[in-house]
Amino acid sequence: MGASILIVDDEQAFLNSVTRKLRLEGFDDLTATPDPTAVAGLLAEKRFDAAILDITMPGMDGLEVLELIKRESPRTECIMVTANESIPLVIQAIKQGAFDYLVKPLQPDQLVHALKRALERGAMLDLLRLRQEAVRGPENSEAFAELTTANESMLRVLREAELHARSDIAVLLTGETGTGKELLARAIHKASPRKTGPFIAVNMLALSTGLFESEFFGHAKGAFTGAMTDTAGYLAQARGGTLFLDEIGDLPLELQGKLLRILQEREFTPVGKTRPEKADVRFVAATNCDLDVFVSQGRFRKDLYYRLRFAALHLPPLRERKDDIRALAEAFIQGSAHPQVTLSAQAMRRLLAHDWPGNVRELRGVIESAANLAENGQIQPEQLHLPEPAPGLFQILDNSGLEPLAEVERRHILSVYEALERNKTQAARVLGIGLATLQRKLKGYGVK
Ligand SMILES: Nc1ncnc2c1ncn2[C@@H]1O[C@H](COP(=O)(O)OP(=O)(O)OP(=O)(O)O)[C@@H](O)[C@H]1O
Repeated sequence: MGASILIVDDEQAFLNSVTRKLRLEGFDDLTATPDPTAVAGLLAEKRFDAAILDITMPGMDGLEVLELIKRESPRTECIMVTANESIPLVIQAIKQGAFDYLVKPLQPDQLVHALKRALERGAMLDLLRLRQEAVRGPENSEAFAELTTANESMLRVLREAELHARSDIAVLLTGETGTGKELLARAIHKASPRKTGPFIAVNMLALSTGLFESEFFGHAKGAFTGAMTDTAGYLAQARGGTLFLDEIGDLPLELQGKLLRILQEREFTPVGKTRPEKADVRFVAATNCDLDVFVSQGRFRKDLYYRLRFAALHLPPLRERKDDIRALAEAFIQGSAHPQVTLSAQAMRRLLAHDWPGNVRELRGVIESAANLAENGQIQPEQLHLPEPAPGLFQILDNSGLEPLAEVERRHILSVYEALERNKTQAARVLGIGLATLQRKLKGYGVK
């Protein structure tokens, strides 16, 4: 599901040409009507992310429609279209909350640009609201279906990812290895208007300095020795879709400059050709490095970092979201060759005790291997091949019965904290959470 767009114009030819153009650009959730009086009914049925409104229409003019939309659906960004640049009307529209205005006849990409900017602004405002709201997962559960999680921080990340997905903004995904960055990049693609286009993943570690241009931009036949045919580069292969730049922190400095230029100019010229082509791709970059540190060490260009940091999402390590372990383990069993296998309670406890330096990828490997070994249909702790947990820490889980998770967590945290003579640093390490998280939780329990 991409952005939902409403188009209202009494000129049927205009409606047809706008709908055609927007469909070509990947917007497939379009509602077009020549009748402005139908808008109230449409608003009652569905929420629109953006609306394109003709200012002068018989029956009910565009300003009245704008007023109605801003009253009934204030988050819908409106773009006004006018046949003549009537300044007072335009000023009035902007005062009433319109995002932009365009004068007919429209230049080919003008409307698409305005629409994308409007959607970007809508998404940013939604993000600001989201940060103040209670956590909700993504609305488009289909696009995010492969990501198993019920963890609060993760749900927030997925919802933010969904909001960014609607625009063409470049997204930066950070997180330790195996936390699901590539999976999330694919979900962003599926939740974007580009979902029917290709998803191309490129590992920056595998790029060779001398071949960057040829690999990214493609080349013409005969451009250099061995160039036997015209060859499309990654930018052309990903046209209309998403280009996933994995391990961006490992891109050599000189190539970072070249990448920045593509991001800024959105154009490239294949090696051996003269005419530039449009870079019609959405970039999603990922790294498990700390780019702040890399920038301060001069290993990563500040300008490129700032360009990417605007829409940055961090995937927490699995040891900070142990509440996801059971659901993930069950999902991996379901997807394995032995979907009927179950997890014994002791095996589950062993999974919870482990720190998971390889994160979800490690958990997946452990579960798939154990499912093969579970001869009696149930996975036992020894089949997980994980190190023995420190003794004593799990007694509290044994006695937990059917208590709410928050209460079990509270008692577990406090027992570890007391057992370690209130040493916060050690307790945070044993619990596998950050020191700041532990301090916040202790404060919430009223404990110093
Ligand atoms: N939330 C999740 N739900 C289900 N599977 C997941 C989840 N997160 C990660 N995985 C699985 O874990 C494995 C690693 O995920 P992925 O390749 O997306 O991680 P990554 O962060 O990109 O790793 P790296 O930094 O090493 O490239 C994959 O098999 C993926 O399907």
